[in-house]
Amino acid sequence: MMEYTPEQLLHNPFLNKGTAFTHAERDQYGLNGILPPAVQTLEQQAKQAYAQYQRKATALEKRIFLMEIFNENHVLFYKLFSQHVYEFMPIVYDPTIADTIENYSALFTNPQNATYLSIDEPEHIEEALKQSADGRDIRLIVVTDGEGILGIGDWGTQGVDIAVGKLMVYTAAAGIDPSQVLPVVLDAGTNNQELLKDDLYLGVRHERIYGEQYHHFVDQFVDTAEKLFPDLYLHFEDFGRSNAATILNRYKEKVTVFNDDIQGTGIIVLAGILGALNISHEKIADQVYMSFGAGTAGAGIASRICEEFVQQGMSPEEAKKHFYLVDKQGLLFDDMDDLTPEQKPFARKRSEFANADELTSLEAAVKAVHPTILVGTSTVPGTFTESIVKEMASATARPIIFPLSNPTKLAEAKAEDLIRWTDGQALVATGIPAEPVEYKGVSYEIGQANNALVYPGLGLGTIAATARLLTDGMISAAAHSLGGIVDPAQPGAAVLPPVSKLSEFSQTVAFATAKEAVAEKLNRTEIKDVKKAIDAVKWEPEYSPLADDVKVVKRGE
Ligand SMILES: NC(=O)c1ccc[n+]([C@@H]2O[C@H](COP(=O)([O-])OP(=O)(O)OC[C@H]3O[C@@H](n4cnc5c(N)ncnc54)[C@H](O)[C@@H]3O)[C@@H](O)[C@H]2O)c1
Ligand SMILES: O=C(O)C[C@H](O)C(=O)O
Ligand SMILES: [Mn+2]
Repeated sequence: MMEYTPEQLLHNPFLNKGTAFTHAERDQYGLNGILPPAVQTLEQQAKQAYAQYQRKATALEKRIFLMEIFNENHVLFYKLFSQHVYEFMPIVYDPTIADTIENYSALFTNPQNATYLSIDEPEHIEEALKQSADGRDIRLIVVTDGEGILGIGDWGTQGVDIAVGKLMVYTAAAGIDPSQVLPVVLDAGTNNQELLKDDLYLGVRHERIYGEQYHHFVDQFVDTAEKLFPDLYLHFEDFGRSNAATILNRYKEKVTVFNDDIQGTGIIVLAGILGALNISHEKIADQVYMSFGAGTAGAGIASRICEEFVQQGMSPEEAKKHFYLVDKQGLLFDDMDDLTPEQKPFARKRSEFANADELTSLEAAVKAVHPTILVGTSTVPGTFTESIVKEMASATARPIIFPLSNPTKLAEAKAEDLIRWTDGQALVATGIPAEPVEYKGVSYEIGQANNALVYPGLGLGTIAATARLLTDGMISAAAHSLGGIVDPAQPGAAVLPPVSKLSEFSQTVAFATAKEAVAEKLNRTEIKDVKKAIDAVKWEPEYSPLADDVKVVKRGE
């Protein structure tokens, strides 16, 4: 039984309906006279809020306004979000979320039901998770340690906003029940000197801790979360390059974990490449892949694409020969002593090139290799230059070029330039939303290769299937499920389905994922009908009667 006063009820975003509390509810819960007299519908509330939203001058003001709604009333927030998915995605999520992360402490008004865990006080982990869950049945956690936020680096505790934002997209896109989620930040310190010097900084004020103490802290969090919430799907976001893959590998065979930057990005890029090949009528086996920036995302994507070559019949040794990674050092060679474990399988031999020692830039590497696919996850803006792109286009009819670094200010190229420089031949997807490019009478739709197009459906499918693990098979099924939505024969067709259809195809992704989980016998409960299992966990932003265990105690009673 949960007890509230009428006043507390109005400030509980999971229960509050504001002016939509009916007369009967106002009588029952003591709300008469502490709300304006008129009773509104959800539609009226949404219309009024949207009108106010439109009056906000900047993207940041719009986001702050929407967060105020979220803090007060989840149903209203998600009703609005679902009515305006395309318009709100760049406001609630990337790129505007980057501004709120950089200014989180200064802008702070409300913890938004997040859990803040400090490496200095691991003894509070259990209590903090219990208190923020507040008796709710948590099925999904998005956790970050803030070290590698998008491409903007280390933001310590302020990174919690990426966990909050990713969860909002889960609900808006796939219908994950917002009362079953928890955003968590693991604050292990920060190396961001600006934050350490900032009086307003709300995080732990010391350098970031690595190594044994850090991993012990992560272990304690995972163990406690798994104990408290046995049906948990645990999503890791924006960990640093030295920890992200290590953490995923540590847990992926034991519990249901997902790393969005490694696996989510791998799925969306594979889907984008399959979409591009559908347009160009080329085979994957003929592609030569180059990654610019071979960190968490870059190496994760390469590994997913390489798996696809293998799945389509190539031997792993042969498949690897199609891959070239370029990072700060230039083209990565196997004699380098600073390669990450994830880069090593793709490092090349110097003997393959007459001028190996000169391949220290992207330009030199592109000239030497002539990739057919170029994916940017480098965090370095403007690095896909006109001369590099033209060099690539000189050797392949339909170059596949995905500048994926986020947010907008970090993208390796603009879609519009890529289309112009290649005379409309490039098959482009970007990390952030891009307007269609008008060029020589054709409107080129630009796909958004952002993991947000897949992680909501993947999560919904995995949760609905009660899957014990998230496997490569499920990941591959999710990637393949995005095909067939775009008409590849349309001039200027996008390589990925449009964000405006996000809610629809999230169901497609969920179905493919859940079906594979059941086929692999990973479900913890019996599932006869996958579609029904998904529908059963789906949440819609509609008001319903408050649960029987919600008890409102009026003052003086
Ligand atoms: N579109 C998406 O869905 C998506 C998903 C994940 C990451 N990303 C973006 O990809 C970028 C990288 O993210 P990450 O998590 O992999 O970060 P990361 O820090 O793990 O990797 C970045 C890599 O780029 C390399 N790099 C830095 N400067 C370079 C330079 N001058 N030349 C070549 N390489 C250089 C780094 O050494 C590192 O290996 C970010 O901007 C992020 O927003 C996009
Ligand atoms: O957050 C995003 O927009 C995608 C991705 O996870 C990233 O880190 O850039
Ligand atoms: Mn990310």
